[in-house]
Amino acid sequence: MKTIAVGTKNEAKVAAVRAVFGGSQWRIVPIDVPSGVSAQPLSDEETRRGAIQRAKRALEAAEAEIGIGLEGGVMNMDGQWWLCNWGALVDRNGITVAAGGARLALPPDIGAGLEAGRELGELMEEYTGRRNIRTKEGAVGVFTNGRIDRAAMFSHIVQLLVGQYELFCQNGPFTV
Ligand SMILES: O=P(O)(O)OP(=O)(O)OP(=O)(O)OC[C@H]1O[C@@H](n2cnc3c(O)ncnc32)[C@H](O)[C@@H]1O
Ligand SMILES: [Mg+2]
Repeated sequence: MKTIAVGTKNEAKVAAVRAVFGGSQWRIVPIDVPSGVSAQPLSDEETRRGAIQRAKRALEAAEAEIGIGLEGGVMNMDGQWWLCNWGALVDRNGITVAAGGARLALPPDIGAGLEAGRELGELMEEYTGRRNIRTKEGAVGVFTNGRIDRAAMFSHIVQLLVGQYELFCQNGPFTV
């Protein structure tokens, strides 16, 4: 059986991979690896880099055929803080695919907390008065009135990765 290593044990992220690969011939192995970026990425660039590094490290650590990294972050545009999310898929032949997901405006008090150097996960717990938002519906769930939870959002990214990867395998890759 071939293995997909997922560079996290966060249940919302692992569920996103299961939603795409569950029931297939792939064995899914969640494995905690460092993202190599700050605990709270503050730009698209840093968030994408974290996703790629998680994918590469998970591939190596689990000796898998495919590694997937999913990273949540925030980015600032025109003074407004946005939730941003990136994913990456790597294989043993050196193909790397990356894709970005949904963006969503964060309320000003969350933005102020980020500027004070705090992590979104912690700010979301304060905002909602509930624990572990990041492994459940996520900020995206809270700020879409429950319509799109974190697993659904990341599963969209995983589909973007897999679809591009299938084409790269057929036609040859371009580098991201
Ligand atoms: O165990 P890992 O995989 O690291 O899962 P994580 O929840 O920490 O997720 P990230 O490292 O990808 O996210 C970076 C930071 O942003 C927070 N974060 C990102 N997206 C979030 C969301 O949708 N809801 C709550 N917190 C989120 C997260 O808690 C971290 O503080
Ligand atoms: Mg984290």
